[in-house]
Amino acid sequence: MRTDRLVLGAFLALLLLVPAILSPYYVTLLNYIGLYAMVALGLVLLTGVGGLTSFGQAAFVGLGAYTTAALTTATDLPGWLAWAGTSPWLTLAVGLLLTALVAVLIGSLTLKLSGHFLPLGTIAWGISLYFLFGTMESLGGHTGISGIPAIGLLGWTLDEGGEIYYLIWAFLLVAMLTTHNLLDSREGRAIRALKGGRVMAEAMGVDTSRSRMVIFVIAALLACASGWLYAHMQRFVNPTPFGVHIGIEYLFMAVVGGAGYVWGAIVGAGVITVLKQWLQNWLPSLLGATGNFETIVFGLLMVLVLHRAREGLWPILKKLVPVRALRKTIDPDAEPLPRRTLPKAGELILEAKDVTRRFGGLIANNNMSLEVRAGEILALIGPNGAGKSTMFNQISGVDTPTSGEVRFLGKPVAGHDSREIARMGMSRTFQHVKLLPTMSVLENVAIGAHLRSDKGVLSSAWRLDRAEEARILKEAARQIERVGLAEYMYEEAGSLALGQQRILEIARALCADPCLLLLDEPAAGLRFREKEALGELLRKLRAEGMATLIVEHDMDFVMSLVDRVVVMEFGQKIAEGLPDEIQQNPAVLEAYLGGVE
Ligand SMILES: Nc1ncnc2c1ncn2[C@@H]1O[C@H](COP(=O)(O)OP(=O)(O)OP(=O)(O)O)[C@@H](O)[C@H]1O
Repeated sequence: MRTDRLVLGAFLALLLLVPAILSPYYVTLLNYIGLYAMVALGLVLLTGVGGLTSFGQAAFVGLGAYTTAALTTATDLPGWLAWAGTSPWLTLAVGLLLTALVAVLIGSLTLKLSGHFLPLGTIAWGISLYFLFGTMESLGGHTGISGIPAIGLLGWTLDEGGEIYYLIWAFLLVAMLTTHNLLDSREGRAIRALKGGRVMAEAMGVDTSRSRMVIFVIAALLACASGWLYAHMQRFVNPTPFGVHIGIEYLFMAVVGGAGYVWGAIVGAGVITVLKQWLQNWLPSLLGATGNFETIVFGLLMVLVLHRAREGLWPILKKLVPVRALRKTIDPDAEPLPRRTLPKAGELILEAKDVTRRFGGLIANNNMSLEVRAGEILALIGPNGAGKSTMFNQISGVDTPTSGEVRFLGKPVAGHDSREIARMGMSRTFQHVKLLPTMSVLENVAIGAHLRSDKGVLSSAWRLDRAEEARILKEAARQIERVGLAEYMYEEAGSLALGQQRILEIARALCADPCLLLLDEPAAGLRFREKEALGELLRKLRAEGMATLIVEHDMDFVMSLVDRVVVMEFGQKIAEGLPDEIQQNPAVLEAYLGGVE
């Protein structure tokens, strides 16, 4: 048996035995750790992986707790709602539904915010919900609600710490398993691209706003489930545990444990809960005075951890546990992904007509026109600052021309976002490479196939996407082999040399099965042999009917490869023609060499 399975088995066996071997005090402590870890797990997804900082999770815990408290203790529920108060399991369903609705509402208002505005937004709604719990008379005001019944399960009443313990940890383990599965999927790659890779992900067809909303709702649902369990464990709720200061503590747990790791949630919740408890017990006797000293020491310890272990404690602990990272396997029998039929050679694919782009007084593109046909490689060249990248942005829908029009496959590009354009069959690389550096080469390339597959969050969480995932990985591996990076398939993308990272971007673009490739300086940083191999690949793609538009500074590479060349200077087209003609063109020589004798 593999060591990691043994370690996991030992951990689960230990969890199972806890109520039998530990005193009720420690069981209660573990109950709290389980409840907190569930909220911290949501923050791992939201903050650690997705890069969205929230201080407001405690409010969602409160929503779960108050929903069940109010419904299960009410004596005068209206007829249409009376069914909900009959069992805590029904109130869980109501709480989750309500939380999802509130999260979608709050998310649509706050997730558009960026930078420090988003955390501030979460504080704002965190405070609002907290005061709502305390202000509503029907929720017991600041006194709260007591007399909440225990949860019944298969004939048992879970009214003791040692009993609800199993339910709490079962919830947590299922949440960890499904979160782990989700992150290891098509949806998960989209989520992992949110932090630092949004432009790239959108260009690959990922709806990043939807992905942000997905993790926001999941994190809220996990917090709600934790609140539901809390209410039935305590059998009493009041607003105190749902304030913003507890929201900050949840964030600490995720960060201290390791905000980018599923196991970080347990580690963070465990360390902070135990530490607080110890400090509370020991400090008064150590200092000979009572007071909230633990909060001060706790704050200092946090600063220390943030200085010394930015990634949190889990990566450090992981080194001590004999667990090796699992390598993804490529299933050679997986069915190939469907492919689009490429237009016939010579067919007009891309047409830019009189494109002008002004930035204030600066005209970066001035009446630029060009055409690319199927089975053709067109180079767009020009000195630095000529306006090539700006033109690329107009073509790929990243930017909109001030005047003029770009048509792709006969349809105007303006008004469509990068995602729709990607879906139409345009795929690009970036002048400044945009990769997810800690993800493997294989997974980076697999993002390219996002639009060629459709399994969603639930299928991913419950592993119903494995057949499709195998097809995606097989396609990604095929493209990696095609561009000559097979030996680096399982390396972290960030560890590759810059030239190889550019080639990786081409594999990712090809994984989208495009009919038009836009390559921004693909040969920059490549060695001679690598350039030769790239040239060969592009020639092969051309023979298959691919249309390619390439911006490149390496003239030897360009002139020996492309069919036609468009030359720009100061935002305008100064020449267009066959490579041989362009090399003799006096205007081009003037632009590049500053004049001919
Ligand atoms: N968003 C922007 N706002 C203002 N000016 C811009 C913007 N983007 C580009 N420019 C300006 O437009 C001009 C053309 O820039 P662009 O990056 O398109 O040139 P380029 O030919 O791609 O150059 P290089 O080969 O160095 O990448 C430059 O003067 C640049 O400063």
